[in-house]
Amino acid sequence: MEPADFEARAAELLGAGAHGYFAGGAGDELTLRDNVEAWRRIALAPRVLVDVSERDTSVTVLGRRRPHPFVVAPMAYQRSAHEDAEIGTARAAAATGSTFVLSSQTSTDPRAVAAAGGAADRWMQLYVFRDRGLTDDLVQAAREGSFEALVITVDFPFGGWRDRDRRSGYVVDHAPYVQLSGTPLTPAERHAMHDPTLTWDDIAGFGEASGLPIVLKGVLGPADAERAVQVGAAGIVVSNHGGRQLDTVLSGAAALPAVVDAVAGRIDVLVDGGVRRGWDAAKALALGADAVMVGRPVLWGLACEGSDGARRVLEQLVTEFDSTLGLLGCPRAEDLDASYVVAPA
Ligand SMILES: Cc1cc2nc3c(=O)[nH]c(=O)nc-3n(C[C@H](O)[C@H](O)[C@H](O)COP(=O)(O)O)c2cc1C
Ligand SMILES: CC(C)CC(=O)C(=O)O
Repeated sequence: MEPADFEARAAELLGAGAHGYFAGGAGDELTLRDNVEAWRRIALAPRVLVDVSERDTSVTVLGRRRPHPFVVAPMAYQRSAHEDAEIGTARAAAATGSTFVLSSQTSTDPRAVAAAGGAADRWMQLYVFRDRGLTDDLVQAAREGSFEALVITVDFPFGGWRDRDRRSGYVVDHAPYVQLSGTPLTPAERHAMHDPTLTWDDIAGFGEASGLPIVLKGVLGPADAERAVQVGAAGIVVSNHGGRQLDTVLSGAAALPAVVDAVAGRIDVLVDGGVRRGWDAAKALALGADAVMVGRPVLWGLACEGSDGARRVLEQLVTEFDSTLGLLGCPRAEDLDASYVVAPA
């Protein structure tokens, strides 16, 4: 099976509830679809007669050189996709030089994920729960497991209006690491764990308590990007949470240029949502992103072939990205700039 076939095959393999949870978005799923379409609408503008015999796909994010710009997005409950779960995804990331972000709603103990990932780059995604004890435990696990950064997700005061989950009533089929009670959680219970009182005033405290750089995930506008700089974040992820929170919000691709302008190089900018091909990542870097997160494609690989499937998805993205640099006449990823893309009028 080719990685391109994983999405359709995963739909057959997974139960309707789990598949709807993984694949679905908020409302009419307009943003979910637009996330993919927005990258496709941006045209690449190549240069010719450039020596592209050697290419350099590496980028620098949070002060560290990384072999390519692909970061595995935090995704909850990976055991519902495959028994390899987060350890499988973390190994796939490690094997491909991808930075791995572990969800707060991990199915696997973060310390076990860290042990499996060895020296590979990993970040911990942090949901701030009403139960601050749970939140503190995740921060502690991040420190013990040599996680390099805390990715605080800021677009989830509570869960979005997700029709697929409401219809299916999908109850996660295993106990995630931070489960509040002994019984599986319904969508409403899962979403009620989050602390909706979280504000900008709370962010710096997490940096101080953890001693780790903070990345804020879920920023979509320049004013919030400026605030992220002011509260001391080391980076932001321009993201609409994979179209899962508020339907009809703008795509990461559309939001990126204004955020990059506002940040003006002071902190790192990542983007996610709908990145499906290596050339999508090249477009993101051309528009000023330092790296991209990839979500569902990795899950489909995991669902179909476990850790090997997730690794094959990442390998293909890296290969496509490398080939894009060559065919674009821009052999160094860090030289990508707006002259290599034409945005829709
Ligand atoms: C099944 C699923 C679970 C997710 N769980 C989390 C999560 O626990 N924390 C988080 O910050 N984002 C979560 N996200 C959002 C992703 O990190 C990411 O922003 C999004 O999936 C990127 O879009 P893409 O799937 O189109 O690549 C989840 C996304 C999916 C599809
Ligand atoms: C359990 C959820 C809070 C995980 C999530 O972020 C999502 O489903 O989008």
